[in-house]
Amino acid sequence: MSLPIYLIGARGCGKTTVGHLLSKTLGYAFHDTDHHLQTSLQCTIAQIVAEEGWESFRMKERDSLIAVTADSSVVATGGGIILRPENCQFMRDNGRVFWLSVEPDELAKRLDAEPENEQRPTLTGRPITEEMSDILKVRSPLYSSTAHHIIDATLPPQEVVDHILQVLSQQRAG
Ligand SMILES: Nc1ncnc2c1ncn2[C@@H]1O[C@H](COP(=O)(O)OP(=O)(O)O)[C@@H](O)[C@H]1O
Ligand SMILES: O=C(O)C1=C[C@@H](OP(=O)(O)O)[C@@H](O)[C@H](O)C1
Ligand SMILES: [Mg+2]
Repeated sequence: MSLPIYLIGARGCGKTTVGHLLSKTLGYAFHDTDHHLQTSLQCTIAQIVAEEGWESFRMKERDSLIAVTADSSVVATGGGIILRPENCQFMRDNGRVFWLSVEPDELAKRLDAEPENEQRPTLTGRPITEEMSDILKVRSPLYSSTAHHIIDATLPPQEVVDHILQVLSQQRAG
């Protein structure tokens, strides 16, 4: 059995895309906290936020993080998972945490191309480039202090996966 692998980082950095690919390569299960939350509650994130607010979403997200955590699994988290210190501690204690780091302009480009509004209601009400820049100013230190490893996720998804695999094999060897 191997410890869970957690992927953290801003909206659009590729946690879901890369996590899925990585899990297939490793033969691990794949979980996504947003997907778990939406299927178990049978509603979208946009609906939860509109009806109950962000704080309620953050509580449900924590429940999903705990529910999906298992050995031999890759867990793609939501971009705001690090806003709760107990989530950061939980991920560091229970597995290996990788921050998929991408600059705000590239994030905005990806999110503009595929907004998935039902999963990603606006966080600030600002245009997407400014929103990602503002959000990263606050969150980058949290991603950094939570991650065991930082990965350049501007590369194509398969290359991001290869880098994560390299880190994991170095770790196993060392
Ligand atoms: N490494 C990458 N290079 C280019 N586009 C990417 C990359 N990873 C993901 N994408 C694209 O960016 C968008 C957001 O990806 P997603 O995996 O949903 O990110 P997250 O789960 O971190 O919000 C999708 O349209 C996806 O196809
Ligand atoms: O950055 C955030 O606060 C959020 C990111 C989203 O997930 P992705 O990072 O997978 O887009 C989703 O959890 C929710 O809309 C909140
Ligand atoms: Mg995602």
